Amino acid sequence: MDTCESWIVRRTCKIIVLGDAGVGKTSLTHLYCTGQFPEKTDSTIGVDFRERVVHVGGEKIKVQLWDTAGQERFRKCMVQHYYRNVHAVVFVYDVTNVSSFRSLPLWMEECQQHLIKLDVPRVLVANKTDLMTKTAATTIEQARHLAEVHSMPFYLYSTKNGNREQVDAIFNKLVQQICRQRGKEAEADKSFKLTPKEEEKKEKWSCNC
Ligand SMILES: Nc1nc2c(ncn2[C@@H]2O[C@H](COP(=O)(O)OP(=O)(O)OP(=O)(O)O)[C@@H](O)[C@H]2O)c(=O)[nH]1
Repeated sequence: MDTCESWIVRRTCKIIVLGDAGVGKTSLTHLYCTGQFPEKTDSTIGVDFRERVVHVGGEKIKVQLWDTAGQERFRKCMVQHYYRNVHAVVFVYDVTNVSSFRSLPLWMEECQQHLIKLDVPRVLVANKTDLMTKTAATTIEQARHLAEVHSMPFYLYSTKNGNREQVDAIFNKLVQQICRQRGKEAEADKSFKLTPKEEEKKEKWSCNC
């Protein structure tokens, strides 16, 4: 029996997936959560949620993927909700669609506008590498550079032909990074907490006016 089954899910990681319409966000998140490449996908309206529970460092973590709509008209109503309490961001573009590459700075800007801090882990996925062309190869080099400039891991991927281990590696590394970061934050938080004696002193010295 897998004893892990009895472990309690203690944390949830919220990861938002951003990119232009049709780049493969739904297919990618579906593959990660179900192990299957979906035969048919419809344009996402607003947002779709997918979840998967993974084990990281002896803990059960619920990975919650927010598959957002790429089309502007399907985003308007939901956009504020995407950006609340985000733990990580996955940017996706389609190697056969140059304009989806050119949109990446706009997606990054949108994150900034919604106050996603720069230390929130992010990755860039160049999807549909099964449809490689010469132009695609050029954008890939530019995308690699963009990822480097923004200190993001960069992945070349084909959701259609890729296997589950590869997609697991992308998301699970991100989850590990989130856990490490949150662990450090919790430690830092502890070190800022005053001891009961210090609290007492502080009360004595604080001004009541
Ligand atoms: N050849 C190929 N097709 C892919 C790949 N990934 C996704 N697709 C196809 O691309 C089309 C769009 O995929 P979606 O996953 O719906 O794209 P999306 O980014 O979620 O689109 P929106 O919901 O409109 O924002 C579908 O027909 C997928 O089957 C891939 O790696 N290779």
